Amino acid sequence: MPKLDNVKQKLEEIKTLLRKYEYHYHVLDNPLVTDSEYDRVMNELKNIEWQHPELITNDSPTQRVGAKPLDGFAQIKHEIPMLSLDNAFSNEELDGFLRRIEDRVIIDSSTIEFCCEPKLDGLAVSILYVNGVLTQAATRGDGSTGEDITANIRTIRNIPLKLHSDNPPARLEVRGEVFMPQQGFDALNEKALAKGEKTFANPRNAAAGSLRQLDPKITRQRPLMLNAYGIGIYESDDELPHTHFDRLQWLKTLGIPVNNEIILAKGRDELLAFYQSIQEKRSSLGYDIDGTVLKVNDIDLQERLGFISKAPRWAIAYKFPAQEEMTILNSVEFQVGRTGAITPVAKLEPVFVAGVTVSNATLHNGDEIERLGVVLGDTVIIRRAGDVIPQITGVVLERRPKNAEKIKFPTACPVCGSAVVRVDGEAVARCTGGLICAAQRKEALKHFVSRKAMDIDGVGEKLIEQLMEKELIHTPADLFKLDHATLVRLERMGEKSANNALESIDKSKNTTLARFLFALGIRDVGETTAQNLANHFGTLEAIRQADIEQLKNVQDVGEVVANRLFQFWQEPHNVEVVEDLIAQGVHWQDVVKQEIADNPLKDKTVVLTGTLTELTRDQAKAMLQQLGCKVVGSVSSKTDYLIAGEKAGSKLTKAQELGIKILTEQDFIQLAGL
Ligand SMILES: NC(=O)c1ccc[n+]([C@@H]2O[C@H](COP(=O)([O-])OP(=O)(O)OC[C@H]3O[C@@H](n4cnc5c(N)ncnc54)[C@H](O)[C@@H]3O)[C@@H](O)[C@H]2O)c1
Ligand SMILES: [Zn+2]
Repeated sequence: MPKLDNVKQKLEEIKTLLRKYEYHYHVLDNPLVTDSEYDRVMNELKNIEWQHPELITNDSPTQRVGAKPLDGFAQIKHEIPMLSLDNAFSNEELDGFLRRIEDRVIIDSSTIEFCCEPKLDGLAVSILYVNGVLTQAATRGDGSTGEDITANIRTIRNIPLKLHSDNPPARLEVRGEVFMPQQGFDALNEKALAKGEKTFANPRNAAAGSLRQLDPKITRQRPLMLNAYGIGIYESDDELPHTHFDRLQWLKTLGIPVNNEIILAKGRDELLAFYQSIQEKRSSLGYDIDGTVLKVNDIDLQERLGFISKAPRWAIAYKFPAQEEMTILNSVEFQVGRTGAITPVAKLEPVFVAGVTVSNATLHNGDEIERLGVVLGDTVIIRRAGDVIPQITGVVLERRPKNAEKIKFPTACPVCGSAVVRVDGEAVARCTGGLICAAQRKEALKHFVSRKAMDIDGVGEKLIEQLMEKELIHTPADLFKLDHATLVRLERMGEKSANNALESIDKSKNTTLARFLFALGIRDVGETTAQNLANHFGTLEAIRQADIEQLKNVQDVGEVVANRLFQFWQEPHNVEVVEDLIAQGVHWQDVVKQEIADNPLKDKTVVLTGTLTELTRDQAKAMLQQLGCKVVGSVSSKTDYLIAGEKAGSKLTKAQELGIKILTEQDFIQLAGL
């Protein structure tokens, strides 16, 4: 029978694949694929087994829960197995569940009361209280044996170490879900990002990874919480309440946290209404849920219904559509924002995620591409939670095609061809052609005419838009080439406003160096910085010729701004526009630099280090500049003086080695004649 052999082989392949997925998910807390993909493969297995029941084995993933515990933890055998839940993904599957109940106990399902609970997305734990004291805790493991996580569970703040009862049961096993609230998850990932560590793909992985730490000190730092949803072992003279709902309420009185969205409902419509309302609340709950759990409330009825292989017949997990799907990264497009920021956008094989088709997702910047380690052709995981825009949260490494190509960040702007520069310490790369780049043109022009820049009040935003649409201006210099005949032809442009515009354009030609610099719209060069630059250098030519060290010598100009200024002049397009502006008659009076009186520090190169006590760093720097010093950041043989404050370190050592004159703060104050 070759056909059956084929089926058998297929079955083995699927089982092996599922076991691998389960191991990575349950044991390593580092899933290889999305839940939706796992569920699809599981369904395939179920279908084959349904057609060939004779091939079902005890060790099939359809018959067993989770995976074997991780080595390194002591093991705990569950006296009562910890099971899984059957799934439903549609109303039809929910109907199937209700029908199976009716068939088994011959009761109209619309009369059966259900306890409706959110399905928390974390991991199942068992916590044993002996005479009211927390004595043991375990993970679910493979359902019959779990890992001993007692020390870790004790660090979770909402779990009582002692039950709130004068007469606690001799033994009580609380079962519930440990999860990580959204806020804590975000904070944890932010911290990891800042430290350059690996982030967690979602709160479930974070919760599982945090709880299953061999060192409880790490678990203690993680924002975990418990919500109880059931009882395992129970030994006491008192009887337990007879419904599931009342048992949860009783747990609450003992100080055990229980989810507060839980309600009772009867009949298909009410069950669906619960599903709907929880789904609507989903993104505002503050923690991740992946569906609802509907449980027959009456314990006697639960017992009559019993269990199938790995799940109770009296409960179902009615899950929400998946928020994570896998798809292929076909290419990356680089978009230029209105401030010149270059954003890589992933072009994806369209995929349906949580109700919408996603074919684009932002990759944010070069750092993010590196962090994800994604390359072209990769299978990536797309997550779309709530109204949040879809994110790429991971790469399915084992599906990486051979000879996959790396993502190349452009060195020239895809819109205008100007150089793309990423300043040290910044995540974002930018186009340096601010004045000519079509993507940035509108912002650049609006800024250029603004009051504190060239102050061209006759040219407003609407006019700029019209002029751009009609391709009458491309760069700020084109403004000065407009004539009366062109302007009056524009919509809503009367004789008077055309004259007005031309007049204010003309008037603006007579400006100041500071205004002109500010008008160029170089990122982070604000009014004050522009003024400082003008005062310091006096002429535009001097600013153009300055190197990064010289630029840093200007008050308020640090590494980043110095780099931006320097890069601005490296881009030929920018130089062209500036020259064009000057050719159109834009002019200013050079700033007359006041002659600095002779003093011992004039024209000297000085480095400041250590903590100053009488002056602030900025005050000292400003004073040195007034005295005609060049203040630089690092000590070299060209340094004339090192002003060393308290706790001076490596710069002081270096200066001593080089035999450079060292001044204390007091020496400096005296020399400066203050
Ligand atoms: N991505 C992967 O590679 C991969 C691999 C294995 C499993 N999985 C995921 O795990 C699922 C199977 O795991 P499972 O067997 O733990 O099933 P499950 O997570 O679908 O359902 C059972 C679990 O639900 C939890 N739960 C949450 N709220 C509950 C409540 N109110 N009442 C009762 N239980 C509640 C419990 O932890 C329980 O163990 C798959 O459907 C898939 O989503 C993914
Ligand atoms: Zn550009």
